[in-house]
Amino acid sequence: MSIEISNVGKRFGDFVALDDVSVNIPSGRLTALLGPSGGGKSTLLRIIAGLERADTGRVEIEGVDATGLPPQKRNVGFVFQHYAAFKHLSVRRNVAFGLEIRKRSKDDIRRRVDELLALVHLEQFGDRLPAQLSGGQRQRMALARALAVEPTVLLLDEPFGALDAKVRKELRDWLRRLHDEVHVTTVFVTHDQEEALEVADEIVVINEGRVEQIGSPDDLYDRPANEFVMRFLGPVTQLGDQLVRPHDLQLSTGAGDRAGVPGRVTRVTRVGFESRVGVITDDGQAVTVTLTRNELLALGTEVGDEVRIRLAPESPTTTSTTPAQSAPVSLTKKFASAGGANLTQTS
Ligand SMILES: Nc1ncnc2c1ncn2[C@@H]1O[C@H](COP(=O)(O)OP(=O)(O)OP(=O)(O)O)[C@@H](O)[C@H]1O
Repeated sequence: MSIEISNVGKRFGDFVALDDVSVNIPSGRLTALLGPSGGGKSTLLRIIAGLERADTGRVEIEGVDATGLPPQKRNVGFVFQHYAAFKHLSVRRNVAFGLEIRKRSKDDIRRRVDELLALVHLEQFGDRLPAQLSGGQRQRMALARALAVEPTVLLLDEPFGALDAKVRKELRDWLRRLHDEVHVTTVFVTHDQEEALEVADEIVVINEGRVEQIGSPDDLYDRPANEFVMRFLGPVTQLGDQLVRPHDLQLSTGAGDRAGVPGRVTRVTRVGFESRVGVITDDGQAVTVTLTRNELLALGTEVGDEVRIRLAPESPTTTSTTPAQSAPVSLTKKFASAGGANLTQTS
C-alpha cells in the first residue's frame, strides 16, 4: 500500500470536514476521490500533501509516517485547478524550477526538462511564457513541473476543472495515457462521476466527510454499496421499491405478454444515440427507461401505448430507503410475482 490513511478526522470550528476516514491507496495506480461539493475531498488531498493537518489519525506514505511531516519532506507533487505558474519565467524554466532549487547540474536539468516537455507534448512551447499557453497547455505544464522532481505521489485537485468540456475530455484521456507511461501513484479529486469512471483504476466515494465506498469503476457502478453511491454514479429510476439504472430496464409491447409491470408511455425523448421513454405504471409510478435508438425503432412504441417494464437479467439494483419515494407494497409484490428477476433482492 502506498498511502495509508487511518482514522483521519478534521474539523473547521464546529464543522466536521472529515469523520474518521480510513483509506488505503495502492501504489502505482490512478485513484479518484469522488463526491459532491463540500464533501471533504480536497481536505483529504491537502492532508495527504501536508498542506493541512489532521486533528486525529495517521497518514503513511510508502511505509513512512508522514502525519507530522511538512509538505516538502513528503516527496509529493501537487497540481491545483488554478495553477500558479511563475509568470515571468518561460515554460522550460517553470518546469525546471524544482530541479534548479535541488542544485542539479545544468546538463541534467536540460535533459530532464526535454524529456518532460515531450511527455506532456509541449516540446515546441518551451520558450513561451505561461500566459502564451492555452488553459489545457498550462495544466500540462503544471503536471510536467510536478513530475520533474520524481515525486512518490502525484496529487491533483480538480486539475481540469476550470477548462471547457471538450478540453477536459482530451486531458482526461491524456492523463490516463500519461499515467500508463509513468505509473506514479496518483490521487486526483473530482466531482465528475464520468471523469472518475473513465480515468481511475480505483474510486473512493466521499460524502459529508465520510467514505461511502471504495472500489473499481465497475464495482461502484454495478455493485453500489448504498443508495447514495448508486445515485451519484449515474442515472437512476425507481421501479417498485427498487432503484435501477434506466438502461437496465426493458420494454415490451404486445397483448399476450403478461410479464413485467404494466404501464403507459407518457413521453419519448431522443438525446443523441439514446432515447428516454417515460412510462406511468398502472399503479401511478413514473419510470424512465433508456433505450438505444434502434431498440426504440424495433419496438415502435409511441406516447399513449401500453407497455410492460421488465428488469434486464443480472442488473444491479438498490432498495430505495427514501420513504417518500417508496412504492406501495402491492406494486412490489405484483412486480416480484410477475417474474422480475432480482428485483425482490434487498441489499
Ligand atoms: N480552511 C477552511 N476553513 C473552514 N472551512 C473549511 C476550510 N476548508 C474547507 N472547509 C469546509 O470543509 C468542507 C469540505 O471542503 P472540501 O474543500 O474538502 O470539499 P470538497 O469535497 O473538495 O468540495 P469541492 O468539490 O467543492 O472542492 C466544506 O464544507 C468547506 O466549506
